Amino acid sequence: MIILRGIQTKFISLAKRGLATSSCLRNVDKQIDDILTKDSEYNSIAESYFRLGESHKCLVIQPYVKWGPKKITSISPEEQLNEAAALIETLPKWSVVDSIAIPLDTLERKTLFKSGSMDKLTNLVNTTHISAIFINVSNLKRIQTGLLQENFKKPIFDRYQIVMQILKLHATSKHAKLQVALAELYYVARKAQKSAMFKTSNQDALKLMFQSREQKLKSAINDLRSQRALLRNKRRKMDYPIVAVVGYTNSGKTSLIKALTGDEGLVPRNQLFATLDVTMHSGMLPSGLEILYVDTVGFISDIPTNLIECFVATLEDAVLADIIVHVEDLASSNFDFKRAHVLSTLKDLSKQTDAPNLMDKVMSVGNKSDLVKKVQNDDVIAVSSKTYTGLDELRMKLEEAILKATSRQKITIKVPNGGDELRWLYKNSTILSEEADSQNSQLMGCKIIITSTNLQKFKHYFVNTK
Ligand SMILES: Nc1nc2c(ncn2[C@@H]2O[C@H](COP(=O)(O)OP(=O)(O)OP(=O)(O)O)[C@@H](O)[C@H]2O)c(=O)[nH]1
Ligand SMILES: [Mg+2]
Repeated sequence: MIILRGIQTKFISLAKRGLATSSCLRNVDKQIDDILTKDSEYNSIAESYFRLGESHKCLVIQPYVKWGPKKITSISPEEQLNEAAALIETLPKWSVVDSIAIPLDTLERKTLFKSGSMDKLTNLVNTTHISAIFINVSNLKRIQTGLLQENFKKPIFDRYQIVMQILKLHATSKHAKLQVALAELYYVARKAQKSAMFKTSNQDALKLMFQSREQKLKSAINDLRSQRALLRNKRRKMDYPIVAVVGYTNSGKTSLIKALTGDEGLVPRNQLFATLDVTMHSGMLPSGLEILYVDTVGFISDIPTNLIECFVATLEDAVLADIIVHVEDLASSNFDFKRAHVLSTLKDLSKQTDAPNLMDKVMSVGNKSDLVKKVQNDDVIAVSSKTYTGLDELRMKLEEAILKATSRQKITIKVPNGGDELRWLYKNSTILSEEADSQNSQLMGCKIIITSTNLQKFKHYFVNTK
C-alpha cells in the first residue's frame, strides 16, 4: 500500500487533494483479510515451514564453493556470515551462538557437506548450546534439509525461510502482506508437493487449493496495482516531482528521508527489511519547490527470484520516479558488492518494466559519512542522516537534477499586480519571490519555477490572446 506521510499540515492538504489511499482501498480490504486469515487448510500447512513464534539459538553455517565457475569472488565467506548473522538478529528472540564457513566443491551434494566437514560440524553442534542451524544458501533441496536434520537432530533453516519470516513479521500494509503471502505460497507449494504428506493425501485437492490461493492473491495484488496506477496518475496531474529512494537493506533510506523531510512518522531501525511498504513523504528543495520522496523496500543479494518478483510491484513507483536516489552505506565493509547488486537489480528492473532510461535517473548518495574517516568514493554525494552533514548539498544537486528531468525552469516574469495572471501562477507554478517592479508599480516581478507545459499554457492564456 502507498502511505503518504509528511509534515502533518502537508499531509492533510495532500490527503484532501486525493493523494492518500485509504478510502480508495477500503473496498478491497475485506476480500484481502479473508484471503490472508481465513484459509485455514493452507495456513496449517504453511505453519509447519515457518516458525514465527519460536525462539532459537542458532549456529550459522556459510557453505562456499572453493574453486571453479560457481565460486563467488565478489564477497568473502566471512562477509556473507556477517550478513547471515544480521538476518538472524533481526528476528526477535533469535540469536547467533556461533558461526562457521565451510568450503565445498559443489552445493549439489545430498548431504551438502563431505564426510570430513560433516564430522567437524557434528562435533560443533554437539558441543555448542544451540537449538537450530541456519545454512546461509538461498534454497536447500528437500533431501538436503532432511538428511542434515537427521544428522544434526536440530531444525535446519535456509535463507528463503529466514527472509520469509522477517518479511512476514515486518509486513504491515495489505499490499506488503499480499506480496509476502504470494512469495510464501510458492515456497510452501513446492515443498509440500515433494513431501510425504503430498504423496499420501489427496494430491489433486491439494494442488487445486494451492492454485486457487495463488489466483486469489494475484487478483488482489492486481486490484491494488490498479489503485496505485490511479494514484500515480493523480500525482502526475498534480505535478509533484518524485524522488524514489532505493538501496541495499539497512543502508539508511528511511533515515535519509526522515532527515530531509523532518517526518517524525518515519522510524528507522537497525534491522534488515525494516521497510516493506512504499511510502510517500513530502519535502522541500532549496528554492521552495515541493517534492515527494518515495521510501522503498531494501535490496538483498541471493534471494530466490520469485521472492524478488513479488517485490518488483512495490518498485513500480521507483521506476516511474523523476530521480532515483541510490543510498549506499559508506561504512559497509562490502560496499562494492552491495553497489553491484543494487545496480544490477535496477538494470533488470529497467528491462522488465520497459524503462530504458532508468539508469540515467540514478544519483548515488553515500550515507553514514559520520562513521568513516575519509570518503573514498568520489562518485557519491556524501551525507550523514545522523549528523545532517551534506544534506544541503544533496538538496541543491537534487534540485538541479529535478529541474532538468521534469523540464522545469526558473524564470522571472512580470505580471499585473493582483491580476488573473498572478493567481494562475500561484496555482500552477512555484513562486520563489515577488516584488513590485521599480519602473511600473502596476507590475510585479515574479521569480518562478514552472514546467514547460505550464509555461506554454501561461503564454497561451495570457500572452497570445492579448
Ligand atoms: N551512524 C549512522 N547511522 C545511520 C545513518 N543513517 C542510518 N543509520 C542507521 O542505520 C540503520 C538502518 O537505517 P534505516 O534508515 O532503517 O535503513 P533502511 O535502508 O531504510 O533499511 P530497510 O528499510 O531495512 O531496508 C538504523 O539503525 C539507523 O539509525 C547515518 O547517517 N549514520
Ligand atoms: Mg527503511
